[in-house]
Amino acid sequence: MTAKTPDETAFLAQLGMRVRRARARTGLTRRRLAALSGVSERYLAQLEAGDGNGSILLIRRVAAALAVELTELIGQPVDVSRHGRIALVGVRGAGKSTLGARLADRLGMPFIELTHEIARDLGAPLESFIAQEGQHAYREAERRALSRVVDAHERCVIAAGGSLVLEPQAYQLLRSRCFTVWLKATPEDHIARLIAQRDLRPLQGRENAPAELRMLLAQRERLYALADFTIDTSANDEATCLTLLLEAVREAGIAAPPSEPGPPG
Ligand SMILES: Nc1ncnc2c1ncn2[C@@H]1O[C@H](COP(=O)(O)OP(=O)(O)O)[C@@H](O)[C@H]1O
Ligand SMILES: O=C(O)C1=C[C@@H](OP(=O)(O)O)[C@@H](O)[C@H](O)C1
Ligand SMILES: [Mg+2]
Repeated sequence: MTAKTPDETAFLAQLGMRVRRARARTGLTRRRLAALSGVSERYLAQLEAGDGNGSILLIRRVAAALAVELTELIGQPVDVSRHGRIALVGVRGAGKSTLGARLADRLGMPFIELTHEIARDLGAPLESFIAQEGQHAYREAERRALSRVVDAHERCVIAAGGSLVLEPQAYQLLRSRCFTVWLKATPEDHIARLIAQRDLRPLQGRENAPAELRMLLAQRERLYALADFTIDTSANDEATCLTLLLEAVREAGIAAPPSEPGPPG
C-alpha cells in the first residue's frame, strides 16, 4: 500500500486508542482478548499502537470480544481540520498548564489558558465575576472565549478550565475543533499538587477535601473520558507525560512545523 495520508494515520491511531480504552474498561489482558477473539496477540498490539491496518472482519471480532459495537471502535471520520489544535482537559492540578506550555513550546504553537482569555474578555477575575453574575453567565463567557480562540488559531495548545466539560455545548465545541487529551491523576496527587501550589480554592475550609475531590473526579470522569486520548500523570513523571503527549499528537497527524532548511550542501 502507498504511504498513509495524515488523516489515515490519525484514523488508525484513534482506532488503536478506542481498542485500548475498551480493553482497559473490561480489564482484559491482551492475551485474554486474543484468546476470546481468535485474533493474534501480535495483531492486537499493532492495532492498539495505531498500526492495525487489518481486515474489517478482524476488527469486528475484536469488537465482539470486547462487547462493544463495531461502530464504537471505528468512530466518526477524523476531521483533520481540527487537528492543528490540541486541548488539555482535567481537574485542577492535572498538569494542563505545566504540560500545555511545554507541549506548545516543543510544537512551536501558541499556548492559550482559556481561563485567562475568559477573564480578559470579562475584564474581571473569574471568582468575582462568578460571585456577581453566577455560573450561567460564566458558562456563556467560557463558550464565547473558546469559540473565539478556535476561530483565531489553526494551531495552538489550549488548557481548558477544569469545569468546561460540564457544559455540553462548550465541550462539544472543544471536541469537534481540537484533539483532546485528558490528563488524569489520582485524587491524592491532585490534592498534594494543589497544596504545593498553595491553590486551595476548592479545598478551603473543607473537612474532608480528599473525599470531595474523589467525588468531583468520579462525577466528571465519564466526561473527561470522552477525550481522544488519556495520559496518567500519576503513573508517569512530567518528562514522560510530555513524551507521551508528543507521541499522541504525532500519531493524530499533528506535526511540529518543519525546521528551518539548513545551509545547502
Ligand atoms: N506527571 C506530571 N505531569 C504534569 N504535572 C505534574 C506531574 N507530576 C507532578 N506534576 C506537578 O503537578 C502540578 C500541576 O499543576 P498545573 O499544571 O497548574 O495543573 P492544572 O493547570 O491542570 O491545574 C505542577 O506543579 C507539576 O509540576
Ligand atoms: O475544576 C473546576 O471546577 C474549575 C477549574 C478552573 O480551571 P483550572 O482547571 O484551569 O484551574 C476553572 O474552570 C473554574 O474555576 C472551575
Ligand atoms: Mg492551570
